Amino acid sequence: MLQTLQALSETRAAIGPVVLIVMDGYGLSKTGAGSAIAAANKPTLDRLFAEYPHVQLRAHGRAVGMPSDDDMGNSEVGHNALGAGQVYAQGAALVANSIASGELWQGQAWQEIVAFAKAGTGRIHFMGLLSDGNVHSHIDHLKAMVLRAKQEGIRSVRVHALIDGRDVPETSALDYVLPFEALLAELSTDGFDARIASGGGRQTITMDRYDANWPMVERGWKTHVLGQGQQFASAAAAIEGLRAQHPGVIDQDLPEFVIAENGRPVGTIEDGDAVVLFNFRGDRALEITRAFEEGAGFDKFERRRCPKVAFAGMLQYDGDLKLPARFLVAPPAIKNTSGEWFSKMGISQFACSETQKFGHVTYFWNGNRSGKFEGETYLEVPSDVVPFEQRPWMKAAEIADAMIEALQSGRHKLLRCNFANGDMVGHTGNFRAATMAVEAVDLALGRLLKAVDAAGGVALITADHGNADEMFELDKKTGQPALNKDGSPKAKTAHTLNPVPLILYQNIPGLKLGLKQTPEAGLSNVAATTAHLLGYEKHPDWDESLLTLKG
Ligand SMILES: O=C(O)[C@@H](CO)OP(=O)(O)O
Ligand SMILES: [Mn+2]
Ligand SMILES: [Mn+2]
Repeated sequence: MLQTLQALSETRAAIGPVVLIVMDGYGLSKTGAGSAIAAANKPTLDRLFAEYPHVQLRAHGRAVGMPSDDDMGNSEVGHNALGAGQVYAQGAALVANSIASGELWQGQAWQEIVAFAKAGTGRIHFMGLLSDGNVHSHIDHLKAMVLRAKQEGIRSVRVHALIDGRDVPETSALDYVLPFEALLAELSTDGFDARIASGGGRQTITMDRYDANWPMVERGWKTHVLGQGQQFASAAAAIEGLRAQHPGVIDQDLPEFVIAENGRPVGTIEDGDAVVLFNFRGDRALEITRAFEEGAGFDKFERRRCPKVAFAGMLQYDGDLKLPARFLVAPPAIKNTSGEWFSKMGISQFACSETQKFGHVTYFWNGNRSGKFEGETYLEVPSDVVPFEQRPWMKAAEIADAMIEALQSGRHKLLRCNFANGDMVGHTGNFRAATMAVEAVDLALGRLLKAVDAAGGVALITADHGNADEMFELDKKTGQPALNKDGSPKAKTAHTLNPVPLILYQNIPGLKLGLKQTPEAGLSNVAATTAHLLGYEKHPDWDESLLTLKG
């Protein structure tokens, strides 16, 4: 291990730029069953695994601050751990604890929401992703709030349900909607009245991110706030009806719907209502938050009507922009991130991805802050706005171009990028497209690594969590793909629980470096490993470096 400053300063002189490459959604499957990665033609990655030091990193569960080891990883917690070098209890755990201890109900934000609704119309709206995926939200948090609202004497609750199928099985909507509507009906006694009022697939309305597709948010606003859209008698009827109208469309892509009685929507959002956005993760919550919070200067779409409501987010989604102003649970106070630490060292840093993952290597990387540290340069390659199974190569080539140019400029000592393909195409459930996604990353990687060599640099190649490594649901007993009634394999759209690789690539003459596999090695060890490659001490708060010097 590099322990002495002398060794570190030697490293500093010997190694050129350090390049961190995140292959989003690239996990290590044990058996290769249902893996688009195993099926892909990927000569560069095969060579990396055959010839260069590599270890496995934990990327799910408690290793990334999730409540339990049954929780898969995701981009937020993964990039937080990569960027911060530390593991924090994340939104999912913080909210669950705050509800269990009752702290949430005692907090000012919850009390203001209740008081505002009581003084106004008596109604609270809860908006968010209706599943137990625990990536953006958890249905148990919603249930606890609806129950509490009734106990607090709130008269009416309306739920605006984004349909998941991306963090949970791809057509599981009714597993959540049916029991939830039954629960709301059961609770609707003693003058209390609770219903789902609107909804739609999470990839169709409301949950856009990184300004990729504001028309999605506009559709969400029209649905939830204005009550415009195809009408159904219940959310269950909407899902069944929409599936019949659009055969083969999976949950995340279902069109929007409005619940109505006698032609009138049951839950438009009006002056004097309170609104709680119950998603705890920020990337896909920020745009709809802005639509509620921003004044007349808001120019992303024509809102038509801006109800005077009290608005709260489950968490504060952006610590720099202070969005939203009111939030039910304090977000993890992520401090001493690598971006900040390397900035203090005077290291020039370059971060690049395409729109869909741009905030991952900037905002999540820096602990959910949208501001830059001194010496950071960001480059966003605009993503296509299409279903990604139609363009599985996405912007891998353009990201490689930008990284190569940045390397050749000689201006940056530390460069990082994210290739979105394995994840974004993995989420479509399309196996063939996912193999092409992996192949596109492999091709880009091959070009980029040549530029690393030319600059006398080192690359660390890793991932934030798995996805393309399991494109089918696996049978728990046999480990083989589970089958639909017609014998076809059951597509899986969610992330996986598999570990991810960390590969150390360098061809600097005379330099022998390795990585050590420790039982606990996880994403949070990458920041210190990077510091040592750069020839600096890690921040004392960070988890250990995995770098070894070979004799
Ligand atoms: O698309 C997303 O929002 C999540 C899955 O819910 O994926 P990732 O964590 O990779 O961004
Ligand atoms: Mn990811
Ligand atoms: Mn994902």
